[in-house]
Amino acid sequence: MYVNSGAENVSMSLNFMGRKLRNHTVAPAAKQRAWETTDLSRYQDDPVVSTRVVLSHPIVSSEELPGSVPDLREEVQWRRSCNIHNTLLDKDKDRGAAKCEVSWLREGRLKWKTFKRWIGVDRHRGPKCRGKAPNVSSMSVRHPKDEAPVDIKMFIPYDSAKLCITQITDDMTAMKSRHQEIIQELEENFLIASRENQEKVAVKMRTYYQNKLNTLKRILDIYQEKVARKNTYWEEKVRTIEDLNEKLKELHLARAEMGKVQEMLEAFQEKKEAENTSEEKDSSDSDVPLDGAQARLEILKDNLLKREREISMLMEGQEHAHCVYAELTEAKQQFDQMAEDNQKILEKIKESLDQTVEESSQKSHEEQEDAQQKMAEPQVGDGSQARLLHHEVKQVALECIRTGAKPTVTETDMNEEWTAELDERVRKFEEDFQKNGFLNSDTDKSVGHQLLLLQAELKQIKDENKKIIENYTAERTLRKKYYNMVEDMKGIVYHSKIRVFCRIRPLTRAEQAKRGHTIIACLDDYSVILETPRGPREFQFDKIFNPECTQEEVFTESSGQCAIDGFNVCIFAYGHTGSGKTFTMVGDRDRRNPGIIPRTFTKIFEIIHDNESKFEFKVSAYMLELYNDRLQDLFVSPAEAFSKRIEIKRDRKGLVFAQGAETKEAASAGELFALFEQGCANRHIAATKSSRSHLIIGIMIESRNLTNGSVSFGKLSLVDLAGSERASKTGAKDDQLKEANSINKSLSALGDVISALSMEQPHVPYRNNKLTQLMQDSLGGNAKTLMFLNISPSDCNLDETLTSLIYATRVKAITNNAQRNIDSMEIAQLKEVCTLFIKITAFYC
Ligand SMILES: Nc1ncnc2c1ncn2[C@@H]1O[C@H](COP(=O)(O)OP(=O)(O)OP(=O)(O)O)[C@@H](O)[C@H]1O
Repeated sequence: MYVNSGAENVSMSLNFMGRKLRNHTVAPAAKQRAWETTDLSRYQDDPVVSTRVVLSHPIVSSEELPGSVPDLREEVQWRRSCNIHNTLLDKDKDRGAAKCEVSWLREGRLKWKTFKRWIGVDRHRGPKCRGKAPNVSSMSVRHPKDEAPVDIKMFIPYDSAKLCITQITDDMTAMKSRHQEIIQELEENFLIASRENQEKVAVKMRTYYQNKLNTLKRILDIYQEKVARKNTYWEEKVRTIEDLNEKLKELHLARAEMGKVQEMLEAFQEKKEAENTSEEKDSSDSDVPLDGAQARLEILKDNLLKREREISMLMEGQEHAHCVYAELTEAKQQFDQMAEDNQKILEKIKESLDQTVEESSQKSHEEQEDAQQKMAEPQVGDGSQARLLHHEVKQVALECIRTGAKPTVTETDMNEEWTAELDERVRKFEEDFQKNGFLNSDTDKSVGHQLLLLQAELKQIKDENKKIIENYTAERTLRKKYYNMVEDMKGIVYHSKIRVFCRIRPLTRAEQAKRGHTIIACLDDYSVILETPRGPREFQFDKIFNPECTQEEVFTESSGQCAIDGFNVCIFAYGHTGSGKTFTMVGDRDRRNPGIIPRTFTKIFEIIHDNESKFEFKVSAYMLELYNDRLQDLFVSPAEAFSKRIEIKRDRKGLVFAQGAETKEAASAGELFALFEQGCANRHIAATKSSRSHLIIGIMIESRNLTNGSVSFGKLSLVDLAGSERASKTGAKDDQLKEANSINKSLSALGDVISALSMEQPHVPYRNNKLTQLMQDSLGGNAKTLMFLNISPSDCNLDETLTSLIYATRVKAITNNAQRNIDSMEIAQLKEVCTLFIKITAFYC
């Protein structure tokens, strides 16, 4: 008999176990194979094993697993003696099985020694004993101390053997169930392990691909960014080229115009020269270097002069047209008067005629007929009929003049005598008209013809006037455009005038409620006309923004690029209280229409972003307010600012800086805007939300060229001036009056500086006020300056508007000396070393 132990069961065949794991049940064929693959040679001596095949009774039970124990009870009954051979169990490998091996001994309360004594193992040990006791069972055991397995023959009495076999069977059943449990456990563990493995692999794969995806995304983003940048760059290029094209076209046009003028000049010259001798002509021709640049410049100058002359002629023509127009109005008034007088006379004549008719109606019918006949013939009779006819015609003529209708001349009027008389009257009328500009009482009889002439002349004059005005406006616009272009070009390298942009705000609700009406109108993009009690006054600026202009349009016109290019730029808003300075510079209160300041922040960082590959930038800012003649740092709390002393200084290049003021760096437009908001919160603002202090923001931009190492510094000053106001008008008292006085004082100091500069006086009183000291580098200094003149369109602010317009006209005349602030690489490095040295010294001292 062969008892398959649990250990062997485990090591028996992995194939077998795998199949079992997959199928959960073992097929009878497989079971059979398992039995057959067992090494039977080891058990040659075992009579049970050797005879197993010849047994008529089936010894393989219906149990499914290998290691299952066949029911031997029958066999025991049938074959009284049997030799039991137990496969040795490795205790280390399967302690459970070893326990099973001896458990039945313990359960039977038999000690090992007792058991051995009882079965007489010692006495029957050795090869001699083998097969000599057919009435005992043999059992292989392992001594606990033995290293190698030892086969021990145990002779068990039949009765005990039966008991033993039953016990072994039970143990084996328990073992089998234990095996099944282990297999199940193994199966489960295997499944869990494989699932965990799968999950781990899946997670690993997912992470790997996620990483790959992220990398690809990043690369894609970089590419997209590069493409966007390239696109913007090309768009910018295209725009620049388009602009250049436009300018080129304009220049072509200008050249064509110049050419025409030149032709005219040449024709004129030729005409003149024809009068001179041919020798003189030859010599003069040889003198003029027509091909040279100087000559072209001369021609250009001549042409410009010619244009100027033409314009002044046009202006004269316009003035003449105005005069004629005014005289015509006067003549019309006289016509009206005449028509009225004539009507009165007509009525009188009609009345007297009616009276005569009534009187004569009492006479006989014949007499009546005679009288009527007399009335129908003007050349006969008492003349009242003729007078009536004359006044009637005159009335018709006057009416025609008044309404502009064509007079209808009856056939009776058109006899020879009448025509001759008419011609005579026309001649006289023309004479009178040329002499006096209007008709006199003697000429009023030839009304039909006179009227026609007058109307034609009026129409002609009106057309001419319109044409002159149109030409004049077009010419002026063109001139201003060219002037601006020249100024733009000039501004890059040397002296440039301060640009003045005038912005007219819409009527406010308060002004509408006061029924204020608009007294200012834009003639074109460069001129405004103001209605004053002394008549209209025209002002010209570099650009006029009408009330409909948006913040975007206003910002587009102002320049922000220059500070990055290394120029100093100053943009300041000037105007009376409530004229729209803060709206232009900062925007409205709920930030829906941001003004120049926030837009400039965005623009600066856009430009920086576009040039990052070529330059390295550093942006820092300070923010000050000038309140009651005191400079206060807005980047610190009001309490701290009060104890701080800020002094205005100038560096070697004349650049103004505020010593003692906090300068903060910003890495993005958002950061800069946050700093600005923080500063605004610390400002002095009146209860009416009107700014009662001057706001000065300085943005310093340092750019280092990565290719050649040169460093350029630009400063952008953004100034929102406080509004001037008349204390008498606002009724300010106490603190408000003090504020107003301080504001007016500083603005008047600014006015003094402006007039000194515009009149090119040797001394400019910058030091009279802190405001002028702060703006010293922007007015007449090393800066490109842009002034926004804000005005109200309402008649309620006529005086303030007029004053502001005159003030701004003076500013327009100031010339600045804008220069680029560039340091070479060596100077920049030297400066860096100096700064480092100062820092180190400060650290060790
Ligand atoms: N162009 C404009 N379009 C619409 N509203 C405007 C415009 N300009 C100014 N306003 C409005 O007019 C009012 C006065 O403008 P703002 O406060 O800017 O004037 P200010 O000159 O700065 O006055 P102050 O000197 O008293 O501070 C505000 O309500 C503003 O919203």
